[in-house]
Amino acid sequence: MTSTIGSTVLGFPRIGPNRELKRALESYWKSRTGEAELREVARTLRTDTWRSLRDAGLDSVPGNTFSYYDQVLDAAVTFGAVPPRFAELGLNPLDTYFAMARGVESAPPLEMTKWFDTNYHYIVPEIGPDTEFRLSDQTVVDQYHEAAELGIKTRPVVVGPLTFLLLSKPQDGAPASFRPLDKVDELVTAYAELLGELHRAGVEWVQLDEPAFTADRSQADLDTLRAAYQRLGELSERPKILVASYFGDLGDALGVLASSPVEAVGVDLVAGQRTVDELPSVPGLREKTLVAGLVDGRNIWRTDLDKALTTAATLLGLAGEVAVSTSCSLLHVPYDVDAETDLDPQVASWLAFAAQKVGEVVVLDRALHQGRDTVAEQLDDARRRIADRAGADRVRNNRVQARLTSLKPEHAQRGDYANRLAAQRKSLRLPPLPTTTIGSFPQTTDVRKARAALRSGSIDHATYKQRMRDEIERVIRLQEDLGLDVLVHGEPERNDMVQYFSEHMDGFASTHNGWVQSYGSRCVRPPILYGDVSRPEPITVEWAKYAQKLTAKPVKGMLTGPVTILAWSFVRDDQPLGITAEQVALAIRDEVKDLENAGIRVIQVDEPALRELLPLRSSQHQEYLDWAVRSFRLATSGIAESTQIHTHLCYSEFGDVINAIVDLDADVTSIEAARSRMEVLDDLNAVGFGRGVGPGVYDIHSPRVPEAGEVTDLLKAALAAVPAERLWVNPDCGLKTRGYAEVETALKNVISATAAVRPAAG
Ligand SMILES: Nc1nc2c(c(=O)[nH]1)N[C@@H](CNc1ccc(C(=O)N[C@@H](CCC(=O)N[C@@H](CCC(=O)N[C@@H](CCC(=O)O)C(=O)O)C(=O)O)C(=O)O)cc1)CN2
Ligand code: MET
Ligand SMILES: [Zn+2]
Repeated sequence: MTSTIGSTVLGFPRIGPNRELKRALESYWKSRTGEAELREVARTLRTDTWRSLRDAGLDSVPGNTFSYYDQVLDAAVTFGAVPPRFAELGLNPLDTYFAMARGVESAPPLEMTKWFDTNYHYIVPEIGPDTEFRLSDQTVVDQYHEAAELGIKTRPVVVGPLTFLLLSKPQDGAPASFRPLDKVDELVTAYAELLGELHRAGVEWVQLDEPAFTADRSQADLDTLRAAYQRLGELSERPKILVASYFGDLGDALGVLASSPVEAVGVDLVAGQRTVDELPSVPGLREKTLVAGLVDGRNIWRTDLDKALTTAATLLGLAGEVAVSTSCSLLHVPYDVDAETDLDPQVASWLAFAAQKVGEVVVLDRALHQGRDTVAEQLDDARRRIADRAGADRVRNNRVQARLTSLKPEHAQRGDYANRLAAQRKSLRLPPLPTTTIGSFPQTTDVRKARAALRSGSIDHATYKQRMRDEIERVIRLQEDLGLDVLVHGEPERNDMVQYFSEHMDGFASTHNGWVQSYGSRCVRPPILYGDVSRPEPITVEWAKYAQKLTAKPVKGMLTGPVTILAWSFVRDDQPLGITAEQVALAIRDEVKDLENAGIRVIQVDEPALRELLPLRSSQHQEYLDWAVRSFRLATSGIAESTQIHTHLCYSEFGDVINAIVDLDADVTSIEAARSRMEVLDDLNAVGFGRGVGPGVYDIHSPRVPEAGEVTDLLKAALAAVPAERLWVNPDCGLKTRGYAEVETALKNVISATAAVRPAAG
């Protein structure tokens, strides 16, 4: 027996086409507006989204895709997983929710971490043996009613119980053997309660997201998946269930779900390259609806509809129903290409943002089920765009390709480390435990306003440049006053550490309004990497030179590395990522060389996204790490031994990439460590890392200022793991999201803590 779902998308952006939610949230957090205003903005955004999805012709409109902060946090609140330190605050539900996300003075926030291999960050639930799961919040049901009143019957989307627990962390103080997954039976009971309520509300379909199963999972986890969906499937009063997966192949989990009593399974046919071949041999699929993720939800290229239709046609006999969908939620792409006024029209014609992707889904579904001639015109239009992109001159640069072909192994090889160290000591003459920062200083409203004014034409370029120089001078003076050893210029001229570089390289396009949520109210505008990459002229050299002229101390040049530039851009899908990485690496290599020529003796190449791009399946790790490491080395090897290369890593657990960190061959690595109390140093020791290391001693993610005593303790812990000759002192990450008042006190405390443990120079 089959039950139809029809064309759909797995999720949709929610920050607002003009970042309405961002503004409403930030205004509410500053107590400039109240709860009612925030709720009204949210309601309007939901209404607009539902209506636009229905009007675009989707058969099934996803519900509950709105969130005030994050969908995993929403699930935690829905099922009562509110840790006591927040419940005890006695705040109203909305403020309790924000306290969990952002912390308050007396209760540090829940952790935040990368959502799989994306640049979206979710809030990590804390689960202990005593967590009592129960349906504690009616938002999912309420929003169903809200849409129903507009005449739109939505399909509520909720993070699935297994993914929820697999992404949670054990509460502090839980027994060492405890895993959140131990609580699956209780959580599934709470989900059953929700499904019952949804059924009574008239919900026909519910979507439970289980992307955790596109990563490697144990047999025990698969058995738990089977048991959970067996139980949910056997409920007599429930909506039909779609279990959605995304970001890769389900592997063995596909068979588990297909043989469970759920009605539909969603598969990612874009990131999941093997699924199409595996589908014919999956038992049980014929009784299911297959929700086929044919339109890429992670990237912004127009879909090759002919190719997608060919794939879709092979699926028709395999499942009871084939419904066309996106590969994942559209949360990861901007709203609408048509809102871009300044994009080159040719490049724009190759792009599909969320609105265009919804259109593609509708066309594909019609072509599949009603015949290609019902949408012949749309298919023709798509064909023209695909052909235009494939043949476009601007995509190819022969000089870049020739340079790539001529690369030799020595281009990715620096001299012997002992010689480098000696040459650098002589050149830099730093004290033991040198202090430095990660690069950015607070991005003040004035700095951002100056940039906005330059964009709108109300100030000219010379005025803008002078404002940035003033800011750089202020930052240099501040660092000298504080007594830091290796200074930075503070990065005021950068809107974003990736976007800024992309705006100065050929092969990239940038958007005006292409915002994508990164976490909470924070957004990024990922650049669009459409062609061969090159650097027409120096990017950072003038700023670095200016800063270095202001001080006798070494100023560290500051660049973003190739892997991070790729990770935070929309990348081309017409050549292997490793090739694109080499091109970006060569552009950065030119910049490194130019900085050196300009007298900059320390150059940092940031790779915070090194871990993020690690494939979800371990079978693909080595291939990725090979090109990732090679591209960093290509970027940093064209210089003298006396030039000191730093790198910076943050935002992740480093265990899986620890050998790659060694292989980067940087002279100094600064790495986030404050929250995990220097743990990473033991991991580095275990793999024989023997270079300079700056474990972060100041958690910059919250406005809290560390006491000097806390920093001293962290430094003592670091000194127990690393000899003083190799230890550097720095914060966890850049300071751009912080305010000057906190930063000054915090850095002062870092400096005095360093003085307290610093051995005499010898
Ligand atoms: N790409 C990227 N990914 C990353 C990070 C990162 O730094 N970059 N860090 C990690 C965490 N993610 C983050 C993502 C965004 C922000 C962030 O602060 N974003 C800013 C926007 C930064 C930006 O692009 N600023 C532009 C313009 C921003 C803007 O909205 N300007 C106003 C006008 C100016 C004003 O009055 O403020 C406007 O146009 O309306 C600039 O400085 O030029 C925000 O959402 O508020 C921070 C961390 C991981 N991923
Ligand atoms: N140099 C950058 C900064 O200080 C590194 C940030 S890593 C997310 O902001
Ligand atoms: Zn960082």
